[in-house]
Amino acid sequence: MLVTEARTEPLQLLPASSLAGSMKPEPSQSPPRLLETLSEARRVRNEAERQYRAAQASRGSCDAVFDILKDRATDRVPVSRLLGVVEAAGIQLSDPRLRQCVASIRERQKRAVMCDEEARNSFFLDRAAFAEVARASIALMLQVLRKDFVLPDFQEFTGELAAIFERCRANTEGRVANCIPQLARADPARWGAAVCTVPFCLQSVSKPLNYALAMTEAGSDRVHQFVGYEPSGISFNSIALNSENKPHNPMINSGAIAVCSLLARGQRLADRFDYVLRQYLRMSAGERLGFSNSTFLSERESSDRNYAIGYYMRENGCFPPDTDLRETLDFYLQLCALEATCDSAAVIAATLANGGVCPLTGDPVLSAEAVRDTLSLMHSCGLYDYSGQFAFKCGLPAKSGVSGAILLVIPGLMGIALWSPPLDRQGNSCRGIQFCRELVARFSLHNFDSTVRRRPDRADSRRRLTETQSAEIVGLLFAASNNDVTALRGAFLKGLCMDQADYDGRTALHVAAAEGHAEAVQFLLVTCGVAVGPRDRWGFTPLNDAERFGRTEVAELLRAAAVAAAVEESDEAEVGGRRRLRQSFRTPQWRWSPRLGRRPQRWKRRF
Ligand SMILES: NC(=O)CC[C@H](N)C(=O)O
Repeated sequence: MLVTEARTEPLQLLPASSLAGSMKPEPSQSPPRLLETLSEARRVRNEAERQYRAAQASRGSCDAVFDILKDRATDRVPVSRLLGVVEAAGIQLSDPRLRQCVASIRERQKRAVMCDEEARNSFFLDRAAFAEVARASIALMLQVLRKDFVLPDFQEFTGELAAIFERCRANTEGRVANCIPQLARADPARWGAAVCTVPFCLQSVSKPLNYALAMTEAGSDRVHQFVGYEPSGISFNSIALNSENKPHNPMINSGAIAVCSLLARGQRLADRFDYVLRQYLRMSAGERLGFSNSTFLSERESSDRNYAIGYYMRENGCFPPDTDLRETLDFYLQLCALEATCDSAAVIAATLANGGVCPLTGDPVLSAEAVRDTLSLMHSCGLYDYSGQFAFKCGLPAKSGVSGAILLVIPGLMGIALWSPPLDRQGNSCRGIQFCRELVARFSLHNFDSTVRRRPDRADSRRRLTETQSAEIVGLLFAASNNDVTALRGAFLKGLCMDQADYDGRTALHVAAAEGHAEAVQFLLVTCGVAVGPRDRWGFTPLNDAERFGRTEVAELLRAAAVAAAVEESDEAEVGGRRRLRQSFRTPQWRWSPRLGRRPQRWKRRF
């Protein structure tokens, strides 16, 4: 049997003489070849078993989700309920992680026109249909049901935002920018937040993105050879350089023009533009981005100031040799004329919040260092002459543009895009600034809000240490009781403490042991390194549970692990407490890590 399986591997069938010339020809059944054959066969069998188990685990999860969502009377899941639950958690149906699931529902609904039986199953899914539809997105659905997101109560949060949004609508201060004719025509009543299909120009919001791209591409040393780090203290379009004859920072025009001279250098202008647009699209997970040619042309005609800045910079040796100034200025103005919607800009902001990895696609667009540096400069220089006050009052990195756009980044948590054309005296969107200020007044999001001593009047939208933790433990125990190693692995990779216990002192290991799930027990012990003998409130250890319920295989594993732990403990005595120190450090460190990671959420609500 084993040899038969191995024969499916073509390599094993090669005659020995066809191997490398230096090797002595060997009879085909010589011991080493046979061993190789057997171990290969074992590998193939283990892989098949692993796939089978993974399929079983996902089937188990599909069943569990089906049972939670089903209509008791009909024993079917209404499609509207399935999609409603997902949307209520802040996940849009266009989310790439739902693509297969939504496509399969749409496909059924299309086919339903032709066949009665399918018609019933297109709006109500029986168990088999549900498994087929949901399988590819089952991990996300479990997360939705467990409310396992940074914002466990997404609707409550967006409800608060909607209230702030409405209050800001009443703000009629400020004037529309008149420095670019196309922008001077903007309707002052426009006011969008996050989800908005009306496109607007990025203008200076492109500056931090270009800077982050240049830093990723060319590195900090090269970029900062041509631009400084300090707030300028003067207007964003001043003709001025710092004491080293460099633009003060990349968030003002001179610095942004210098950055543009470095971006995709050496290529033709058309290719450079395409390259940057492609990178922006990666940051926005392919959400809508455009280019307003009329804005570009109208700004170019009235851009004397930017030309003056450019010539002044060239006079002072601010560009790398052989820089084509006119082309650089065109490039800069073209990138200012890129258009986004609140929706796409919010995803871009979330990519910055997530260390440069687009949270919807997992695409690592920007280097983590580049994003850190970009956020630092947005924090100190992102809002023109209001930057210092904004850093003081809101304590968050943001960047505004004369189109009335604001990109707000809450590191490790979320990205927010705001847009409203009327600007205040400093050139920032009046409603946008009010929104940011109200947001930090309502939630503890200021960079220096104390995470230890919370203000009673501020909600902690992250709720990491309390509510989220209880959702975490429920998720862990649920996964352990289903032998869902995929979910356990996900939790482990996210950095959850796998030893945590519920109110009754039950850990994932207790539950997996009581249910006799050897695979989950093995994963928890070997991969996660959880403690072997925690006691629950009745004093039972996982081994006690395995024995009580006659789970012999699991009991065996636990006994072996206890022996290994005892040996390790005696080794530990030799290094005198060092390991204990590391362990006690481990838990808080995990709990405190920022956790946007692979768990993105997007605003769904249309304001
Ligand atoms: N602050 C801004 O948004 C300015 C961008 C504008 N394109 C300019 O160069 O003046």
